[in-house]
Amino acid sequence: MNVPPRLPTAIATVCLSGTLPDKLEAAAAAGFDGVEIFENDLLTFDGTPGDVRRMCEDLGLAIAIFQPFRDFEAMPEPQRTRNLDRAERKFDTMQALGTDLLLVCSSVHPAVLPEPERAAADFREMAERAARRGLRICYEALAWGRHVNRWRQAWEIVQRADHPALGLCLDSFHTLAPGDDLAGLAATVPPEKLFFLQLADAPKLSMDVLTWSRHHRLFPGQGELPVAPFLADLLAAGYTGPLSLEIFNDEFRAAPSRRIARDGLRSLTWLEEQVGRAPLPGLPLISGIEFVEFAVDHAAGEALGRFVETLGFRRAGRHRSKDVELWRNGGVNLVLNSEPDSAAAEHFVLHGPSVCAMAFRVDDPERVVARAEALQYSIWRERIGAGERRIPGVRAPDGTLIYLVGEAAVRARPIWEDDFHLQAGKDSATLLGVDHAAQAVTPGMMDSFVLFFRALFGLEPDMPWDLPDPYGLVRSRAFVGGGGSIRLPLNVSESGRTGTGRFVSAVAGAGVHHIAFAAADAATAVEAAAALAAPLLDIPENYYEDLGARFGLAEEELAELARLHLLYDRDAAGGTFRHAYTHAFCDRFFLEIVSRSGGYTGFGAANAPVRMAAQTRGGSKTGSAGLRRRD
Ligand SMILES: O=C(O)c1ccc(O)c(O)c1
Ligand SMILES: [Mg+2]
Repeated sequence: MNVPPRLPTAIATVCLSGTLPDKLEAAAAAGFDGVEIFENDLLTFDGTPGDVRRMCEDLGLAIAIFQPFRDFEAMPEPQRTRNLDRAERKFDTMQALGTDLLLVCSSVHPAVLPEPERAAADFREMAERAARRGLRICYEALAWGRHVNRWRQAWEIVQRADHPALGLCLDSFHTLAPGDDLAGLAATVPPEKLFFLQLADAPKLSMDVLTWSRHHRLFPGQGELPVAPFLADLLAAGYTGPLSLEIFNDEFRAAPSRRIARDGLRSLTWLEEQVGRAPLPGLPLISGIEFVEFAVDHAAGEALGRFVETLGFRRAGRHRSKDVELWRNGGVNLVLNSEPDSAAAEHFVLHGPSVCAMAFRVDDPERVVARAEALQYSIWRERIGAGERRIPGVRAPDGTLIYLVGEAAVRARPIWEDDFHLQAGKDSATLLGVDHAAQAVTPGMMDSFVLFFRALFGLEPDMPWDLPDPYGLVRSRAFVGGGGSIRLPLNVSESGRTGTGRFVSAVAGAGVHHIAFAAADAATAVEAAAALAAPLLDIPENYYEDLGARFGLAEEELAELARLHLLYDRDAAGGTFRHAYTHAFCDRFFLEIVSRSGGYTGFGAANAPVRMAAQTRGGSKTGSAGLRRRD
């Protein structure tokens, strides 16, 4: 297959936090070929345009464009003449910067005339002056431009002006956010008129388009706009300029510039793959979570062992060369790692007893590693003893380790047999596997995770949910893949007082805050756990009253749910979900037993406020073991 050459990449300085030198440094460190210099970043920089030019040269960055030049076209005199003078001044700046391209965005001025022929005449004059200095101009229709707000209108003016130094700038946000597309572009606009391309994604929001654009843009792949088909249309029309990211986003402005810049380049790599320009190693086929690993020391390991014993787990093995135990119930494997001098030990020092890794079962771990490397995610390879299997891992954006184990290899010979002395015995066999692993995410990190799970693993984010905790809002988004074999809800809270917020501050960072185990029948599994004195979370009577009213459940069923501390949900298609929670272990993470039936795909979000309030009441106590008596 003949893959056309990769196009140069660029990022607008407005995407990144910091001063202009910080932004340039971050763009270069991520590996961008160039930048868009945003005028505001130049105005606030304490140095000359020549200094900026030299900085960029030293960093190996091209200045792809200078922008924006506002409210230029179709003004009555004397503003028309003044605007042409203003343009000459900016041409001086461009020449000092060493860039030849200026972006002019469509006017929002109250006095702009609704006359395309006037706009075209002005652009012709401006382009003529630019051409005298070897400069070029591109015209961008802002979605909120007063008279010009669609690319076809901008094209009409560019065509009418008919000057070789004048072309179009297309911005995916301004086209896609108002619901427009590039249909007809290839047939109407010759490739040499496609001067510049800006790429931005965004969530679908119902608000005015200006606010949407100025605060909520995202990198391609982080939002919901069809950016890949947009790029495909431009490439089909013959565009050969840079792929440039232009993201106005409040969280990006506040985040570390290197992380954001790197996400930006990852998003472009992913986008190029979508349009067949970057042949990355293919997406993995995921078939579930093979194990969850906890960082513990000896004392915490013993306590955690006792805790999971109440959910029917038993110690099923000890590692051949390391201080690591395998605990198992049915299809769930928990690894308790207290090996000094390991990734787990490092995690334990920073976070205390907590989940330090998860292992995804995939078709080909080494292909995932190669894909991760192509996307600049970091790889982890643990040292191993003789004869033990090496399990590669990749670091999630918060540093959490995701191990990759081969599905076929696991089926041929469970990894546990190579690395562990397995101990004979019977567990309760009440659990089928990991239904979901929920993570608390530091504010500002959600979009990095969206890109990580989507670009590397092909997991699709679900609709965002708002969950009211007694002390603030928790925003939740679930990533689902592998035909439902893997489900990863991510929770974020601006408030430090919510359960999620406290978790993030208590464990000095983010991570897995609960793990839900799938059972064929939650009631049976919970009954067995209760018999082992599992610390189940108490659910108030009011909840069951309301449940009866909402779903019309029979009294006996309600009584049974209440007795077992089970929560219940039903979707529109009649699918049902039953689930019960434990109290938190050391105020850090908690466990859940769930069963789904009738194709239910959610997480019982409607019950989350009840759970969060119960946990707030419960605090850190281990809870009343056993079942509730209903008097
Ligand atoms: O929000 C703006 O004003 C603005 C400026 C320049 C652009 O390229 C753009 O897409 C938006
Ligand atoms: Mg733009």
